[in-house]
Amino acid sequence: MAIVESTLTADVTTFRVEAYEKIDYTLQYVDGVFDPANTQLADVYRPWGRCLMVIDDVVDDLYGERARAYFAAHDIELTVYRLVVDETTKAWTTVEGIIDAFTEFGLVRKEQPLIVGGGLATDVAGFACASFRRATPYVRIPTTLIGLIDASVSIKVGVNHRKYKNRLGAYHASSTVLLDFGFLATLPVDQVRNGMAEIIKITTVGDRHTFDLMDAHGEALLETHFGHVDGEQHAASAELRAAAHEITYRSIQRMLELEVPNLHELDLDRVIAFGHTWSPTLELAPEVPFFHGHAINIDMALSTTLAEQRGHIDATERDRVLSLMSRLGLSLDSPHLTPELLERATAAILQTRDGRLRAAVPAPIGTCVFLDDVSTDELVSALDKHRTLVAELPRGGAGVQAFVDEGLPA
Ligand SMILES: NC(=O)c1ccc[n+]([C@@H]2O[C@H](COP(=O)([O-])OP(=O)(O)OC[C@H]3O[C@@H](n4cnc5c(N)ncnc54)[C@H](O)[C@@H]3O)[C@@H](O)[C@H]2O)c1
Ligand SMILES: O=C(CO)[C@@H](O)[C@H](O)[C@H](O)[C@H](O)COP(=O)(O)O
Ligand SMILES: [Zn+2]
Repeated sequence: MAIVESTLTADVTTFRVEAYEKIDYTLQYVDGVFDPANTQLADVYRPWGRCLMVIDDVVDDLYGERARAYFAAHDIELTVYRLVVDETTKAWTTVEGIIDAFTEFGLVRKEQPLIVGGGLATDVAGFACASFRRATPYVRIPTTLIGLIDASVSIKVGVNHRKYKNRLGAYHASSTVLLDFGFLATLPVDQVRNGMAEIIKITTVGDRHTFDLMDAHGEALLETHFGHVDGEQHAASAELRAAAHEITYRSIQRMLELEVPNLHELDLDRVIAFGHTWSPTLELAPEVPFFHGHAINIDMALSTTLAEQRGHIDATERDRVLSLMSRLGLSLDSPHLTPELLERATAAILQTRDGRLRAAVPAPIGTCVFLDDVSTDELVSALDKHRTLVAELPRGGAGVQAFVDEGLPA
């Protein structure tokens, strides 16, 4: 990455360097990324005549043949590294396995590995690219809803360290992200649900119109995998596909509007961190972790109850948010969410956020404020109130398939 601007000043006791590095990357929609007629992917690898693809193992079982046929059709030699990873193995040791594959392949300095998979694959392999020779360019093809609208939109990559969520990582943009929403056709419903939590995140505090679309179409989007398969109750109609596209397009656009001015997070007041205040501790607390979307949803639901108690949102809008979450089968509460965990999680996030809580809450839907002064007592009282509210909801606020082993293929 060429340095765009740099200055060096020196006097007898001091040298001062100021340099600005250009970050330049594109996210491009492709309808059928492994259709040989679409050359976006081949255009990247044709100059090298070869490609190292790091692909999630489940995705390889479903799409590996198409990927291999694509590269063969373009006369590009393909080497495949099957990545087996879930939240419990999102760790440096998994990164090392990928780095060994780079070495075995003989990856050349500017050669770009291709990463294909969900947020786990792109976070872990993206961190391998950030680390290998201090920075290796790469291409991402996200294949889950979380990946398509969040994990591969962000330039943040990384892994957990022991029970610390995303504690190791880097800001390392891929040169290209190819967005093919057709992958949702095979994504299991529990993973569609998982990704909808991140759309609820960005819309509840960042885009009221898209929240309204989610509220109107949520169940149909979930059942039809965002319009890619017919369900029993809902058809994958053109109208639903259009709503799905508007929702996902605007979610990506809003994420970028919020992240691009703050790519290295120098400003720690981050709208995108709604639902990520206490959830980093909650997500990994159970022996079998929560799916990411369920963990953040519990945090968002509690934060919405807290926002109403603070007067930032009225009870009607609070209940709109909680009802949508519940109708989609997302978790709004859990026995793991205890006053002790909240206290521990608050202490952890204060360190992450440079000493201030900066808890993003809706104020009202579509906008947000940051709370710094939430005491443990107030949080516990909000939890009591929240527990009373969600007890009236189906499943008492528990989610559907909320944990990592519940969603894995048998
Ligand atoms: N970097 C970021 O800014 C960012 C943002 C949000 C989330 N994340 C991270 O993303 C992770 C969660 O990502 P995820 O929800 O995509 O999980 P994931 O990558 O584990 O994918 C979920 C499951 O779906 C399978 N799968 C993937 N694509 C498929 C497809 N098209 N069809 C069928 N099955 C498919 C996978 O094999 C896996 O079993 C968390 O670790 C979270 O921290 C990162
Ligand atoms: O889950 C993630 C990142 O892993 C995103 O959905 C989320 O918007 C943000 O990156 C979170 O704010 C997490 O940021 P941080 O607390 O790990 O710095
Ligand atoms: Zn997240």
